[in-house]
Amino acid sequence: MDDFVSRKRRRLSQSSVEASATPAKAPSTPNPDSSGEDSTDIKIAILLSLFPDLKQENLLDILVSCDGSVEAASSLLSTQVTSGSPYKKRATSASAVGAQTSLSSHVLTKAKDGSVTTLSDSLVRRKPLSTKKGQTLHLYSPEDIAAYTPCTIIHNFLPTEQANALLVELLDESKHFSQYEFQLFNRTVQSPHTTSLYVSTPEEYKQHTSEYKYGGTYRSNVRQATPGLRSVSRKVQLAVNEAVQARIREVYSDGKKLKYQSSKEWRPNAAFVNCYDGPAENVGYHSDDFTYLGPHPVIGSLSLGVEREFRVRRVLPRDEEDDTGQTGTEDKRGTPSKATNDRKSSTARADAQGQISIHLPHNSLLVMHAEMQEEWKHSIAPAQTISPHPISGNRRINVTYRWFRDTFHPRNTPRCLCGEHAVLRCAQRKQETRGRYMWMCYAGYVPGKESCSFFQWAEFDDDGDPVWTHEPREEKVAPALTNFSASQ
Ligand SMILES: O=C(O)CCC(=O)C(=O)O
Ligand SMILES: [Fe+2]
Repeated sequence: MDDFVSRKRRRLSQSSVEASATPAKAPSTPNPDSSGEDSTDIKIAILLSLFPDLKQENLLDILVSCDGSVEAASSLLSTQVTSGSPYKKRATSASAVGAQTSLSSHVLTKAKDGSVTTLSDSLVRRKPLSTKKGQTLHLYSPEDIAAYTPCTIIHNFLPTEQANALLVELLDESKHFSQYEFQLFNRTVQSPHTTSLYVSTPEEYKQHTSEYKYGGTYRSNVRQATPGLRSVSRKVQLAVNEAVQARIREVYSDGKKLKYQSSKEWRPNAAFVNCYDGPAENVGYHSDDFTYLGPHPVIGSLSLGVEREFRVRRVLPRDEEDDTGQTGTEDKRGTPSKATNDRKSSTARADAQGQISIHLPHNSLLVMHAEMQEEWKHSIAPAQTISPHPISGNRRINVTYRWFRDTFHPRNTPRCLCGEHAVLRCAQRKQETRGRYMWMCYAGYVPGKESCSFFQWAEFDDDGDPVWTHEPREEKVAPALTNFSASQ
């Protein structure tokens, strides 16, 4: 810790940060920028005096998003604290905590009730750790990743032989992957990486190619899970459930699961397998679609082959704009929703807000926890340089194990006025509706298609299972989906 405190802080320019995609040696601590340190310290101290129960890094995130305005951050936080944000407990990660050396202990702050208090050093014990304009904060250790992002990382997850064998199997499979096509300003463009969906049974293959729809069309690239994908899924299932329970105990408010997070065991029954061939292949900032996973989905993401950077940034409220920046939008292939076309690009937003980079080496399992898709966006950044992997060369394979929930089967979900499957979204940008879920016309997210304007607030029970307001359709009852392991 002393070393951390006395170490000369690095100032990172945008270019030096971006160029360090594959650092020769991972630092043992995060490397935040330190510019504007004193004024930020004082502002954070003021916010801490107003919101003593909140974690310092969350206060910093909010402060940065409010362009350094304590007043704006304070009013934003007042709403968040009363609306039950999961981040009420302070993180306890020792490795991420640094003593604060520069905070003035003579700063006078005005509390909410108008009383004037002297701040003591004890108010600010942690070294500020936040993402800042134009910068990327690199995290390496599992402790830092758990403390500052909604993720858990497990390095060396599988026995080496099993990880290598799965990599070989999936490299062979990747011959069948295809680029995802999407519409961009009336042009059809292709995603900068390839992918395929893997499912458990022939019956589910049928359903995923003729019942589940994405952007108004059926997915054509669906394949049966390979033996390797199935056997690894059991280990992923165990590890993810363990990580979820630990997260609930150690991080969530009162040690309770989030409202609408399922209390059932997480049982993966489908997996997207992605291949990034070379440093330029990437996936843009997005959050994963809730439509068939339901609210607060948990995802187990296994990385194999070349190490790449997984970047994350928070979705912040944007009061000045209308509330169309929902999460749950699969704009991952770079597809802008109509709303984002004429606004700042994802990259520009990440630049303005700063971002966190999690390095994903071969054989690492990243658990994206229940708050991830609603509150954060993620991406795989293009790399300037990569270190070739002995088995895969320049390629990285990623498997995202997912649990498609029976209750969100397309036979159950609402239809738009245009007859198509409505999509489930979570409102994020406006204070009044932040965190509310809605069913909407899918076409609002497909450039060039006319939305039928279908809109319905989504109702769920505490477990996040839908409470339908529409009459059951005269279709066959939705079948129970099969877990990967159970279908062997
Ligand atoms: O490649 C990765 O690690 C992330 C992939 C991803 O975000 C996705 O499949 O939705
Ligand atoms: Fe994703």
